[in-house]
Amino acid sequence: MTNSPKDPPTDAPTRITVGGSAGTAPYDVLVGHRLLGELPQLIGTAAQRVAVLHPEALAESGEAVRKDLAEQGYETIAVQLPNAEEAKTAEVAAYCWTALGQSGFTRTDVIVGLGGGAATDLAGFVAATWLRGVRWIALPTTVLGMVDAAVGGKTGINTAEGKNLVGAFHPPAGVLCDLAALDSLPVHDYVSGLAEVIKAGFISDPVILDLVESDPEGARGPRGPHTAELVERAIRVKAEVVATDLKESGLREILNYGHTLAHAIEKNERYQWRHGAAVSVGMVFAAELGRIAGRLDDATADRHRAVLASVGLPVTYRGDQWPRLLETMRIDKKSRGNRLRFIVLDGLARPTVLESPDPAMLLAAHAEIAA
Ligand SMILES: NC(=O)c1ccc[n+]([C@@H]2O[C@H](COP(=O)([O-])OP(=O)(O)OC[C@H]3O[C@@H](n4cnc5c(N)ncnc54)[C@H](O)[C@@H]3O)[C@@H](O)[C@H]2O)c1
Ligand SMILES: O=C(O)C(=O)C[C@@H](O)[C@H](O)[C@H](O)COP(=O)(O)O
Ligand SMILES: [Zn+2]
Repeated sequence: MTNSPKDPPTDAPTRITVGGSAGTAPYDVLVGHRLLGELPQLIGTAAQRVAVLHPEALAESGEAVRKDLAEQGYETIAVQLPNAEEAKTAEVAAYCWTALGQSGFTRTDVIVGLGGGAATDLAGFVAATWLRGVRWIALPTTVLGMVDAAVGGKTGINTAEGKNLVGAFHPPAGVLCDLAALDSLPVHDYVSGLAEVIKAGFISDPVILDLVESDPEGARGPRGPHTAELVERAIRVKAEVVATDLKESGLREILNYGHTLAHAIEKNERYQWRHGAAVSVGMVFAAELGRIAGRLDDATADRHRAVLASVGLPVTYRGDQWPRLLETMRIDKKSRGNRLRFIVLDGLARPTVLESPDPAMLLAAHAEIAA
């Protein structure tokens, strides 16, 4: 007989507490197997209704979670979202608001976001905006969702002008990372999530890089020798940063390593590239920028290309798009007026801000990633 996700876990899950900051409550990220039994406790007794938001690809799991909660006595609705980035639109958010309104969803009711980073970004955004903020819980089902998107309270949607341009800081009440969910993830999506894991390695925890480098092939799937450790280490990096600076007034910007260019690539590709793939190219660009600016040593800069390529992530992007990418980068959230700002490394695990780099430097860094 196979185990059900709500059976009690055989091994105790790893519990990583994200300290509250900016007046928000601390919450736990649990990493393990069969964690669904934790959900009612996180939802709490004040809630009468629960809405489970999930992407089309996880229709069965979404329905299973809804049914389980209905059996526990909650009034439940399941709201199906489009897959991937198509979920992160104002239209989809409005569709969810309609569903909540029609079910009489009140301030004590709870949203559950099940899925990858796109689904949890959207679910968190709906939770942040419905009645000006209701409780929500994240059930991430991708590597990227577990190690990054579901943790830290950045929620949001895209607009025609760019990525994540509308959103709110609204931390979840809890995050349940059931590693078994990763078994059904296509390898392309699994590997995309590794970009954020490797990002955590470069900005803060180089042991992550050692683990990936020790077995790049193993790192590409959920049965690798270091899967749980990689996920947990990356979550710890994120948890520590967001506990100090929830609203990105300083330190949190380091989590944006590689993202200035990445978001421009994603928009340029009409969101047909996965976020992690774009972040991979963006980190190589940022490493080259750091090297050209005289901040980063050659070995660490070269290590970016090597470790990212070793797991199958892209490290180049078409060279004819630079003017468009530069234009999009101007509305990056780290920009201040006309000043572009990039996260670069002063050395391994020593992230810093590079203010208004000379356009020639940007062009030279771009030449290093141009295919
Ligand atoms: N809020 C944050 O702090 C933060 C951090 C990093 C990334 N993000 C956002 O996360 C998004 C990317 O997330 P992602 O990489 O998880 O991709 P995704 O959410 O787009 O999911 C990729 C695809 O996998 C499907 N899927 C999800 N889980 C599955 C599973 N277990 N089995 C089979 N299919 C599954 C999805 O439906 C989708 O089609 C981007 O929008 C990015 O901006 C947010
Ligand atoms: O949590 C953060 O802060 C991050 O920057 C993590 C990033 O990996 C993530 O992609 C985030 O959504 C980017 O945020 P944005 O503010 O640049 O849109
Ligand atoms: Zn990211």
